[in-house]
Amino acid sequence: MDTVSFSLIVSSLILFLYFMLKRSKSLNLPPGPQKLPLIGNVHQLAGLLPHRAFRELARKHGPIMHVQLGQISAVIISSPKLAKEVLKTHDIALADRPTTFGSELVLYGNTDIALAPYGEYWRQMKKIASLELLSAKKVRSFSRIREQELDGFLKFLRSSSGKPININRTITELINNVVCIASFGKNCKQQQALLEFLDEFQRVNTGFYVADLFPDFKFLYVVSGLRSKLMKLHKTLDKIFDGIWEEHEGRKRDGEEQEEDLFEVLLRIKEEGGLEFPITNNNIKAIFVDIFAGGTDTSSITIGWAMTELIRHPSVMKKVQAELRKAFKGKGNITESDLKGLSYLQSVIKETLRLHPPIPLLLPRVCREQCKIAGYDIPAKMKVFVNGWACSTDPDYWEDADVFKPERFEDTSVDFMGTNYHFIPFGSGRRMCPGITFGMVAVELFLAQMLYYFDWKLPDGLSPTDIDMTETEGSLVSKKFHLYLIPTTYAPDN
Ligand code: HEM
Repeated sequence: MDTVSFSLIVSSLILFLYFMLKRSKSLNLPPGPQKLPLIGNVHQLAGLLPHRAFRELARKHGPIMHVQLGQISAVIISSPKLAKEVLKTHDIALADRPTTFGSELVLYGNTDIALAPYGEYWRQMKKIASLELLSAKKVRSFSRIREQELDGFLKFLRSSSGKPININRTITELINNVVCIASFGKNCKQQQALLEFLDEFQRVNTGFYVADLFPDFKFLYVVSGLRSKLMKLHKTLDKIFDGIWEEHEGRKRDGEEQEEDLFEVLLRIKEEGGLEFPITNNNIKAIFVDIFAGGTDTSSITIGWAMTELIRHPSVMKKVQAELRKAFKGKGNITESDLKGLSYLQSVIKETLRLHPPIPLLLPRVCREQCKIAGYDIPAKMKVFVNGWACSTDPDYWEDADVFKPERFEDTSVDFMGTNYHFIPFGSGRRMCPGITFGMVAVELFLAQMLYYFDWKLPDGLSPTDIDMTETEGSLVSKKFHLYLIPTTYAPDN
């Protein structure tokens, strides 16, 4: 870097800080940890995952904190009471999403649902998602796909009896097969490429990269190599969808009849027209990034953590298997309609989501118009993170908050539908997750069958206390080191 560009950068930073300071003096911003020049609080995140670092800081500085992450001014909410203020009282004022250079480029100008700015386009697409793509009826129509894929999975487990299998990888593949067939029909040749694309996109689009924290300094995208990575990803996604369109045309030409998949639903809606915002092919691609990302990883992460906690807590494993083996006794084939009334399984899933929500900081929001939270000013454009994980492990609301104890959900009406702010794994308010039914059916069905048909143990020489619980980095948090377990086929005595 030459001397002229260096001086330019330093003087722009000084000017930027001067205006930030002047502006913040006239506002009553929430308190927060002391900020260092230029980087603000970035150093306090070093070495810890953001949801953990924010919970630590909140314990010292309170449930509403102002932090400066480079150029990004953000408020962190860490208590159920204030989460309610953000997600209910000020839901509309705080209903925008932040965008990054990456999401702008790869999601075709943020025309998906999760990152689209609050407004009429987002409203139209969320309605299509809720009524057409992810409705209870549509989710039910995919039950054959789930059951067929599960059949293959159970055969694989039987053939692996006595041998260690990688739980996280096999579950991700199973769920991804279901999402892929529901989205694009059988034998989609682009599945692997799409998975690799998502993996890489989630790695580079966390919003916590240095270039994302200093968005005005566009050269950082270039010098860090992020720009070229994102351009490459954008091209890859286009190529994948060229393939998907070709396959779709091929199936139409061959006159193949099958259940209307999600891609066909969107093409039908596009062709029917009459929408305030006509859907383009690029909008369709952006929406499938949401469906693929939302549909695969969140559910497989939940099953992965549930199996991890069950193997660490043998008495819970025994109790949930006893419930399933009693309920399914004498039933030849277990289907989705047999899952009703399995209250302890439900408690195990809820407790897993409480301790290991796949998206612990929910998706961040951006303030659209100045409002007050807990008496503090939240100016327009301020980024707001609700630490859902801090809320669901808040010792004021949960006894032994960090301990896995599914019994706490027995005989309570606490659920994850967005009105109990101490348990919000799917978020709450207008921007709440529209994929709850789609995600939860798969989690319940697959977990129930894995636990009914098989007993599970750790590979020789390992004990439950040896399990490494380290989490991955990124907005989706899964188990960093995959769990290996040995299945043994359970023979019901009828
Ligand atoms: C265990 C399963 C899942 C979990 C824990 C989960 C969690 C979440 C969370 C925390 C949010 C942010 C909510 C907020 O900001 O208040 C979200 C949003 C979203 N989820 Fe999910 N999700 C799951 C499954 C799915 C599935 C299966 C799909 C689609 C196939 C999906 C699609 C979306 C979309 C499109 C949004 C953005 C909504 C908006 O901004 O209006 N999710 N999800």
